[in-house]
Amino acid sequence: MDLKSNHTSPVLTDPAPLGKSRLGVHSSLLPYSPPGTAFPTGLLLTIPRRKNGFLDDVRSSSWLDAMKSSSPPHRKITKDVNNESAATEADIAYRTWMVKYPSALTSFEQITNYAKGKRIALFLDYDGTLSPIVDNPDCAFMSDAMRVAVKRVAKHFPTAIISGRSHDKVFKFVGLNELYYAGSHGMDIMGPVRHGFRSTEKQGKDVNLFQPAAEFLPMISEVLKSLVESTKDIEGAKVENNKFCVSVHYRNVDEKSWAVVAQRVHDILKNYPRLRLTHGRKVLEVRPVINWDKGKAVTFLLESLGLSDCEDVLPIYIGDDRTDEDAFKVLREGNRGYGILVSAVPKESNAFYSLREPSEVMEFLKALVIWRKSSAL
Ligand SMILES: O=P(O)(O)OC[C@H]1O[C@H](O[C@H]2O[C@H](CO)[C@@H](O)[C@H](O)[C@H]2O)[C@H](O)[C@@H](O)[C@@H]1O
Repeated sequence: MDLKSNHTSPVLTDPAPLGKSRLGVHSSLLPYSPPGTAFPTGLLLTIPRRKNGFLDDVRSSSWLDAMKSSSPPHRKITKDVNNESAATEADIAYRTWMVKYPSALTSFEQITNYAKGKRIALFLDYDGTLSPIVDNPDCAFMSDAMRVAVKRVAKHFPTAIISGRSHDKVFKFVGLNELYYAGSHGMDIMGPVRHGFRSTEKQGKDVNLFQPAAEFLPMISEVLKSLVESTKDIEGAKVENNKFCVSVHYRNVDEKSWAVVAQRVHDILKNYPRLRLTHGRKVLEVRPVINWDKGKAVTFLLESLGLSDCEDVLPIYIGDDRTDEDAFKVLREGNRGYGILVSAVPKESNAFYSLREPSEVMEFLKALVIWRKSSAL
C-alpha cells in the first residue's frame, strides 16, 4: 500500500494583499475561517477598526478573549464553601453539556453496535488526548500504560496520530512504529515503518511523505528565528519549532503580558501575508495559508488507505483542541464517523461524543480492543 499523492496543491495562490483583509485588518487577526470560504456578513460587521495600533485591536476585539479562554484553568479542590458551590455548578453544567455530547464510555455499546460489520479507522490527537496538558511542552510525556493501549489498538485498527507538533517530535513522544503520523497539523504525513513509509533520509533512500506546505519551509524557519528573538525577553514565553508551523506558548507568561506576546507576534506576522495564526490551548500557532488542516489530513489518510467512500468503514477521531474541530467537522458533515471531544469543561463542538481526560481515552481504547477480540470469536 502506498500513500497516493494525487491531491492538487492546497496552496492558496491568492492571499489577501500585504496581509490585509478587505477591511484592512491583518488577516492573522481574524478569527479563523477556512480558506476558500467567504466571511459571513455578520463577522465583517463586528471586526473592530484599527485605532492606534494592534494593542487597541487586541483589547477591543475577541482576540485577547480567545487567548484567555484558550485553556480553562484546572479546578482547585478545596473545602471552601464558595468553591464547593462553584464546583457543584460546574458539575451540573458539565452533566447538562453531556446530554449533547454523551460520554463515549457510557455510549460504548451504541458506538460498537453501529460499528458492527465495519472497519474502524482511528485518528488520535496527541497533546491533551494521549498525554495530559503540562506547563512545559517538552515534557508532555505519554504514560507507558497509554503507549501499550495505543499499541494494542493499532494491532486491530489502522491508527494515525494527527498532531500540531512536528512529525519527528510527536514520533519521539509516542515511539510506536506501527502508526501513521501526521505532524504540523496534518502538513507532514508519514506511514508505518513496516510499510516502508518512515523517513529514511539519513540512509539516502526515498522518503514517503505528503507535505503540502513544503514550499513554506524557508519562510517558517525565518519566522521561527524572528519569533524566538522578539519574545526572548518575555518571561515564560516559549517558541516551539513544529517544522511547518511555529507555536508561541504563553501558558507560563503572566496574564498581564499576554497582549505583549500578541503584539510581538503581530509585528512579525504583518510582513508575512502568506502565514496565518490560529489559537490553541494557551498557544498561538503560526501556519501557512493553505487549504489544509487536520480534517483534510483525515480525508487524505482514509483515501490513501483505500478506506474512503466505503460504507463499511467507521472513522473515529479523538481530540481536545480547536484544530481538531476541522476533523470532527469532516466526519460529521460527511456523516462518515464519530468525533470524540476530550474536555473536562463544556465546549461547543462538532464532535458527537466526549471523554473527560486522557485517562478516559485510554479506557476507551482498551474497550475497543476487548470488543474487537470478543466480536472476532
Ligand atoms: O495537535 P496537538 O497534538 O494537540 O498539538 C497542539 C499543541 O500541543 C502542544 O501544546 C499544548 O500542550 C503543551 C503540553 O501539555 C502545553 O504546555 C501547551 O500549553 C498546549 O498548548 C505543543 O507544544 C504545541 O506545539 C502544539 O501545537
